[in-house]
Amino acid sequence: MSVFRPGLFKGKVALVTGGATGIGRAITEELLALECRVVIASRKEERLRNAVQEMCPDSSTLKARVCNIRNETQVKDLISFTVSEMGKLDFLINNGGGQFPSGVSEMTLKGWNAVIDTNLNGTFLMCQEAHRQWMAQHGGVIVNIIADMFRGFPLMAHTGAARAAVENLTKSLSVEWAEDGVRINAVAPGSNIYSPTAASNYGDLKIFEHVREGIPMKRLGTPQEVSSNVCFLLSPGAAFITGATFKVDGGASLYSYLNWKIGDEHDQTFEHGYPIKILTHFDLLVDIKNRRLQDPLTSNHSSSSSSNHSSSNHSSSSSSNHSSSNHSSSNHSSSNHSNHSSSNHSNHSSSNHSSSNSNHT
Ligand SMILES: CCC/C=C/C(=O)SCCNC(=O)CCNC(=O)[C@H](O)C(C)(C)COP(=O)([O-])OP(=O)([O-])OC[C@H]1O[C@@H](n2cnc3c(N)ncnc32)[C@H](O)[C@@H]1OP(=O)([O-])[O-]
Ligand SMILES: NC(=O)C1=CN([C@@H]2O[C@H](COP(=O)(O)OP(=O)(O)OC[C@H]3O[C@@H](n4cnc5c(N)ncnc54)[C@H](OP(=O)(O)O)[C@@H]3O)[C@@H](O)[C@H]2O)C=CC1
Repeated sequence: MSVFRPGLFKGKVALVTGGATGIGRAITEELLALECRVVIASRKEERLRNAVQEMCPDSSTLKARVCNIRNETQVKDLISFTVSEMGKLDFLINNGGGQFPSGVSEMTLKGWNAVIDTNLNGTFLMCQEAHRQWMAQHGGVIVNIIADMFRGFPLMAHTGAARAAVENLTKSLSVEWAEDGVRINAVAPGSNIYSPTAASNYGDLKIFEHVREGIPMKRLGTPQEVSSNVCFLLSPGAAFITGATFKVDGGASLYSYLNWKIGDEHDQTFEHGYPIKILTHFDLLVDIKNRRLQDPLTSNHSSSSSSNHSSSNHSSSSSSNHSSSNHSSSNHSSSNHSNHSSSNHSNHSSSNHSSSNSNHT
């Protein structure tokens, strides 16, 4: 299904990384509906096989190739596979990527590198190889999927840095490769595009519900709404657009609530230089130790997951009508800065995080 005219991409060939799931899957489905031939690529062979089986059982217009975009050899193989199997490469959609939630203080260098390597280096390798093997001679269109990192990305600083770098890379390449007939743009989904695979990466299928509050449109976005934006950028309708970033986020990047919630008394809530009363926009506890997000609506704050990181004082919140407020000292203070927690910070009871200054004297 597509809002664009049938046959719009007839005769074209696209390569979609991460094309078996979520946003990449929606892009692949729309491209196929518009009569584009498509190659999908990612790390998990079974995912790819199932996706081909579901979208194009005879694999006449859809092929798959295992590729970890962090691996230069596999990227070279993927591009040459695409050109030899499909005869050309008109469109490259760098969609494959991701990250894990973590405060910077808890992040290992290996974890940081994994996310930078995936999202920045992987995109660099894919662009470079597509250009070397095909687009330098024949032109083409590239779309890089990034993220809503425009005001920083607390708890996802690694991906924020990587995606900001990809946005800048997109600008550089739009100029470097303009004379080759290559257009390249970025699409930034808000942190609010639900798919089961995206949610399962966080171990909580409801995680996207928690961000709804920060979206002016008060609903989640769909992978299809990202896809139609990508298809527009691939189309002749975008023939004069290059080096641009399109946000698909329901206005969330403009709405300050989505970022950190900080109590009005925040300038009084620092102890030893550390903020002690900050809530992330996920409204979730990050259980750094166990590497999973914990849903405050369904979990016991004073459970073992937080007890390793903080004093038990944080479990004594008393708010009743705003469950997330129970965690106003939550991930950032409880896990990141356990050494700085003290009894001064108990009884965080305000639902709007602006009252009870007296707790923080
Ligand atoms: C609602 C929000 C908005 C949604 C946005 C989206 O993007 S939705 C789409 C979301 N979809 C996706 O994000 C899908 C793709 N994402 C991924 O595959 C992973 O997130 C990846 C990019 C980290 C690669 O992971 P990989 O396993 O291939 O990498 P690797 O084995 O090479 O090294 C890993 C190292 O990284 C670290 N580390 C890893 N995980 C955690 C963690 N949970 N906790 C802490 N640390 C973690 C750790 O140091 C580990 O080394 P160790 O200690 O094990 O020796
Ligand atoms: N959903 C959202 O709200 C947002 C999503 N995004 C970004 O959009 C893109 C698509 O995410 P989404 O569809 O939501 O979530 P998914 O988790 O469903 O998609 C991620 C895809 O990337 C692939 N992938 C991950 N790492 C690699 C790798 N090293 N090499 C090749 N492929 C890889 C995965 O396949 P496999 O595991 O088989 O490798 C998977 O198909 C990602 O870059 C994501 O970070 C950005 C902002 C918000």
